[in-house]
Amino acid sequence: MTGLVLALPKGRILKELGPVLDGAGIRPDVDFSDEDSRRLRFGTDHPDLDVVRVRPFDVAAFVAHGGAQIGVCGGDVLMEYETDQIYAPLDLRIGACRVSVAEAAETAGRDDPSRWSRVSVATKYPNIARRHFAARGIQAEVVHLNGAMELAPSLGLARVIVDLVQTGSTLKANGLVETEVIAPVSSRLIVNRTALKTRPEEIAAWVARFREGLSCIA
Ligand SMILES: Nc1ncnc2c1ncn2[C@@H]1O[C@H](COP(=O)(O)OP(=O)(O)OP(=O)(O)O)[C@@H](O)[C@H]1O
Ligand SMILES: O=P(O)(O)OC[C@H]1O[C@H](OP(=O)(O)OP(=O)(O)O)[C@H](O)[C@@H]1O
Repeated sequence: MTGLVLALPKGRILKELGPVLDGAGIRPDVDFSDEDSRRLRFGTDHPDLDVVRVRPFDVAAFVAHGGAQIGVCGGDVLMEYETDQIYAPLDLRIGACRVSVAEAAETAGRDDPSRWSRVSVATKYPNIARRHFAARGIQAEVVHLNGAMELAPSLGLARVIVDLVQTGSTLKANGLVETEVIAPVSSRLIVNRTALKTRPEEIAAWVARFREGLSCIA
């Protein structure tokens, strides 16, 4: 049988992942946290485990489609991706933030959101935004952006934004206030459901290694 592939998100989460990977006893054959390197696939000190480094949203796609059997991704990505092909057995307690609704300080509180029937929303999370407002009987008209959502209210693209908030400094620097927390976010170890059925021992062993590694860090 071929080895397993572990999909890791480049960027912010990868920077926090070092101690978690150390704890799980995974050492890459070269420094894959060096984002200047053009390589995307790396070997590890385990001949049966390779690592691929992809964009955060694409970790969910690689694991859901079985290209990678295990991965690490933010809870925000899982909420947005909406698939039953991914099982998320372990909270890695890194990448902590929240997904929230925010709007311009001048418009916040001007009217009662419970009376809205529709609202324009700028976000890179259209599914989360639609679900959140639909649960309140509000139709979300989504403007899908990939970044800089904070500009949308002042430039007339949308009344509110749905985005990640950690310290709140990005909102503040752009004249916005957080009006509702949709969900807390942290990074998860994720597993392809089919691989879990077809290769249960290998997958369970890796989940256990990550779990034990985490308990050493805590
Ligand atoms: N401010 C934050 N604090 C903590 N974790 C965050 C924060 N922003 C993003 N994250 C986590 O990191 C992930 C995104 O990482 P990063 O910001 O490196 O990627 P990105 O720039 O959004 O992705 P892409 O390059 O695909 O546009 C999110 O899915 C979330 O889980
Ligand atoms: O509350 P704060 O601590 O200010 O963090 C929130 C910011 O962090 C994330 O952006 P990121 O830095 O990942 O930039 P990007 O979305 O443009 O990639 C998010 O989209 C917010 O803009």
